[in-house]
Amino acid sequence: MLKKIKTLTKISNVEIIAYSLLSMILGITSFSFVILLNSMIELLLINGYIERESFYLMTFIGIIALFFTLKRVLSGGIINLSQEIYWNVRKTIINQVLKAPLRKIIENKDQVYSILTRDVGNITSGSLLLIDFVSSIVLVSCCFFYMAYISLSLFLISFTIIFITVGIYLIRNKKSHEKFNNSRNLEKSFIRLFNSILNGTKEINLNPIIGQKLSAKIGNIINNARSHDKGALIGYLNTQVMGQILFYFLITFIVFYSSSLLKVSIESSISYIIVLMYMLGPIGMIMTAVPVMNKTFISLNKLNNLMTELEIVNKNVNVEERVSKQVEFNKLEFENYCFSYGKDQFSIGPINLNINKGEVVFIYGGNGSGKTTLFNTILNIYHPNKGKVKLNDELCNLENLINVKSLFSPVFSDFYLFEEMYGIDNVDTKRAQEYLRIFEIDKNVTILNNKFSTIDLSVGQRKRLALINALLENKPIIVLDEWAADQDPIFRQKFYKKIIPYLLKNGFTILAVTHDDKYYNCADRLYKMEYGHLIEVKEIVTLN
Ligand SMILES: Nc1ncnc2c1ncn2[C@@H]1O[C@H](COP(=O)(O)OP(=O)(O)OP(=O)(O)O)[C@@H](O)[C@H]1O
Repeated sequence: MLKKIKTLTKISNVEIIAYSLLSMILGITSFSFVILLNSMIELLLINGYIERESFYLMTFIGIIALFFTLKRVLSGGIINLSQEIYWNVRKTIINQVLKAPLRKIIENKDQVYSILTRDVGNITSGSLLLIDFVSSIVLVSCCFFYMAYISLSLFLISFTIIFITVGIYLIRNKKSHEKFNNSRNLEKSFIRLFNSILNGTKEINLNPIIGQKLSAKIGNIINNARSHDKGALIGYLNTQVMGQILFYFLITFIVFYSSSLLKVSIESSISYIIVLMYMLGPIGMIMTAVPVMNKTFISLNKLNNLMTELEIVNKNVNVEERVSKQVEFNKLEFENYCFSYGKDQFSIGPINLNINKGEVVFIYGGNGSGKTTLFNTILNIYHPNKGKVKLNDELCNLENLINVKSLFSPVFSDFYLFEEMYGIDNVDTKRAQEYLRIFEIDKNVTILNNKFSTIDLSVGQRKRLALINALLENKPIIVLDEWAADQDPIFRQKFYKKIIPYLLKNGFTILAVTHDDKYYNCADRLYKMEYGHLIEVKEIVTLN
């Protein structure tokens, strides 16, 4: 896990060692302060004045200067580091998501969102505490040795009390860790419900009962998460308070009984109490840092799991590879192509499909027969389990499947229209204008600097823009999933009778899922999808 964090933050071993060493030196510097203070108090108690006053004064100033210089340098470094973590982790996750196969993204959508929002924040908070945490531990450890040096008997009593407190704290820590973990595990369901609310605003607006039910469900999750978090934090608080009470008992005991019962000198008792009081701050710091660190570790674990999963699926894929090259296309043949969503789940195939340059191929079939699955498989968005594909009579292996992918420009039935045409380097404005005119939206939209002037349009109009975007990508095969379903009858007729022939004339090949049986005769070949099998319809009968 640490290795992964190192790669994400780009922090080197030298930097880690330097930060750790400087934090330790900071702890030791802080410890020297208490030693110096004690020596001066001892001198005052014994002699009534401080010998070599200027030496002590200079050392005092030196220690303070060193302490604050170190603290400033380290804190500056840790702010840099935490910002590196915050932004690099986000950037890396987004890059991995951009490369990841569609199914993996769908599976991990809520998890990715939780990590980008909650976990990255937790990790950053944890990293900000790191210096104080390490230096406090060093300081407390040094103080222990010093306390043993001042009085072994007092140290043994203190050590027993501290040992018991730490023991209770560790047991509590385990329980609190579990509670934090439970709360974190609820985050995914919270995000999922929250997304339902965002995506279903219209339905909720119309039917408030949906909103009430969602609110109740989200309320349950919130109550559960809150109770876990509260339980964890109260647990820490109780042990902290108990620890502090024991601490003050210890000081009271030393004040009242150290000289009578343990025969410890007054100077030693005072020195001992000063060290104990001095330790209170760092101990408090450690106790406050532990819950934050605990959350940080849970978040790091979630991050690590997600990154490992994405890295495994993204192996051998990089974004550069996906950038389409202009590939010559004359003929594409899918032979015995098969895909399954998993064991005992829906599957398609074996699929045999040929697409020739300049052809129009239509596919129809009942709901759930596998048309979209077929498209996702031949577009290689889903990786086929079996089968071969030949491009221009040449068998494609795994490496040049990317060439096959680059032949297609799709408009999915659940398409997403980007405001900017990210997939196109330089839009041919003349052609774009021509398309806008043909698709009858030149009055509503203009294209300037690779950007649509607006996408706030009707569903049918946005679909027209999505198709224009696909055409401007200049890929040879246009893939349409029920594209005309949202078009009015007049424009639908224009699409089949005029636009398709126009596109063919301009060198495009069309592969489309359509239920417009009235226009099946516009296709060169017609296929029917049935229970995952693709069957060619030899005689195209249309209802004109
Ligand atoms: N992610 C998935 N995991 C498992 N099964 C799935 C998944 N997506 C779809 N399916 C199943 O695959 C089958 C085919 O779905 P697909 O979307 O390909 O059908 P379709 O022919 O496009 O349907 P429609 O005409 O309704 O859009 C369905 O039975 C569906 O339950």
